[in-house]
Amino acid sequence: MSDGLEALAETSTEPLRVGVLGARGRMGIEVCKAVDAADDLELVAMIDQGDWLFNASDAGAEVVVDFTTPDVVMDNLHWCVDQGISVVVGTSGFTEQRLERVRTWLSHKPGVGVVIAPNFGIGAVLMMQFAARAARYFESAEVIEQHHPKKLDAPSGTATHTARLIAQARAEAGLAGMPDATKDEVPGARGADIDGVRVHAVRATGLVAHQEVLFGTTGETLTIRHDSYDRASFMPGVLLAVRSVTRRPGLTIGLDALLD
Ligand SMILES: NC(=O)C1=CN([C@@H]2O[C@H](COP(=O)(O)OP(=O)(O)OC[C@H]3O[C@@H](n4cnc5c(N)ncnc54)[C@H](OP(=O)(O)O)[C@@H]3O)[C@@H](O)[C@H]2O)C=CC1
Ligand SMILES: O=C(O)C1=N[C@H](C(=O)O)C[C@H](O)C1
Repeated sequence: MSDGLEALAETSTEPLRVGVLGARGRMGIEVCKAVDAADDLELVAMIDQGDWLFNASDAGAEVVVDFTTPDVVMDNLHWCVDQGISVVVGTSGFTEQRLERVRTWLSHKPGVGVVIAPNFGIGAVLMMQFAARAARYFESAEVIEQHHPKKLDAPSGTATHTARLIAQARAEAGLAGMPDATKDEVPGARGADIDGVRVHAVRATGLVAHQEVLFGTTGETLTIRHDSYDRASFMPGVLLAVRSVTRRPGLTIGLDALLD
């Protein structure tokens, strides 16, 4: 190999410089450990509540991973895009309006990539795909998510996303509303209504992140269930997104496109 090509090979094997926002949180701690353990990645900034975001740019972060809270994630994301830093977002709370704002920011920074995934667990991604596939065949569909009691938002981002996928598949198949004769309801008893799909949120000590999607039609039901027992389950998906995001300018929603 010529000297020039050797130099190029060395350049291309430089580790990707990664910053983590929410670094002292439950997910942030796991992400820092996973990035630190990966030979092709370098953990250059660990930022949490009260720290200066410029620590990430000063450290030369090429990718920032955000696992913070729904009320601060938009400001973080806007700052990163402005700085030209690609972002992998796991934080929940993304509505269609929020996604549209992110698309607008990105339209002014064509080289920047953002991956926002409601769930980085491979099993959870498959659960959502299977649910979307099953939805057209069943009269009824409800989502039951179960999480640890320290979770700030309900229903979960995964449950909301699943409900939207089910609603979209039902609409495409021309299905009518779901049968439900409830006339007399204690508020909340039938769960939240997300695009016409009922979503129930359970919080209990001992749980991590779990979800069931229950489908029903005449004489049969189908239950699709996923359980994350350990936050390590999210790390292969997070690392896949970190390694891919700089090569995917614009907004990518969900891990599906990266897995394919
Ligand atoms: N997509 C996925 O696969 C997954 C997504 N999640 C989502 O990720 C998010 C984080 O979850 P989890 O780790 O359990 O939550 P934690 O509350 O444990 O962690 C959030 C961390 O962010 C910190 N923080 C708050 N504000 C800022 C800020 N402005 N800048 C930097 N850090 C800040 C918090 O500090 P302090 O505590 O001092 O406020 C805390 O340390 C949630 O939205 C959750 O739903 C979780 C698991 C998987
Ligand atoms: O807060 C959590 O723990 C989780 N949050 C995400 C969500 O809201 O869907 C992903 C996973 O369910 C764990």
